[in-house]
Amino acid sequence: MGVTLEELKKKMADFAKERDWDQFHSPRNLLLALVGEVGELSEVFQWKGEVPRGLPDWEEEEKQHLGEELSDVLLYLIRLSDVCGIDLGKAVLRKLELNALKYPVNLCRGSSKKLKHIHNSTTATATSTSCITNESENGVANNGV
Ligand SMILES: Nc1ccn([C@H]2C[C@H](O)[C@@H](COP(=O)(O)OP(=O)(O)OP(=O)(O)O)O2)c(=O)n1
Repeated sequence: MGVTLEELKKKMADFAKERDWDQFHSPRNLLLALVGEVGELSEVFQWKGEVPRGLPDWEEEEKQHLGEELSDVLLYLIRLSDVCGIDLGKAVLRKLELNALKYPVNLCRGSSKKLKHIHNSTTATATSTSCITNESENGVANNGV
């Protein structure tokens, strides 16, 4: 992709500073702006039904529009993380590790079930798996139903 989160963070910070917009880039405002852009992103797909991966039937103009909406979401997300003092690069790598622990390949391969459903479909032999450990850590009821 040729650009880092750090570079985008700096570009957004400069963009806001040059316009004296830091005053508007509060966490809450940025969150609302982010959600608004997610809405605009959804509109791109609205009423189209399911579309094949790669969007083979879409006009170039439509794809460019999609790229713009995806970018708005990413830019506000990066800016929100920045003003909240969250190191997004570090956080996202940690989250990927947590996801891998929560959904071990041997239990989850080929299944799109959520964690609790994976648990439900495993027998007592699974009680020592990572899935169960994480479930308890996440505070999800582990009552075996
Ligand atoms: N106060 C603002 C306003 C805009 N932007 C930046 C981040 C987004 O990438 C983009 C959003 O601009 P618009 O609010 O004009 O939204 P759109 O580009 O989606 O245009 P429109 O809503 O008219 O379709 O500009 C920003 O950082 N801070």
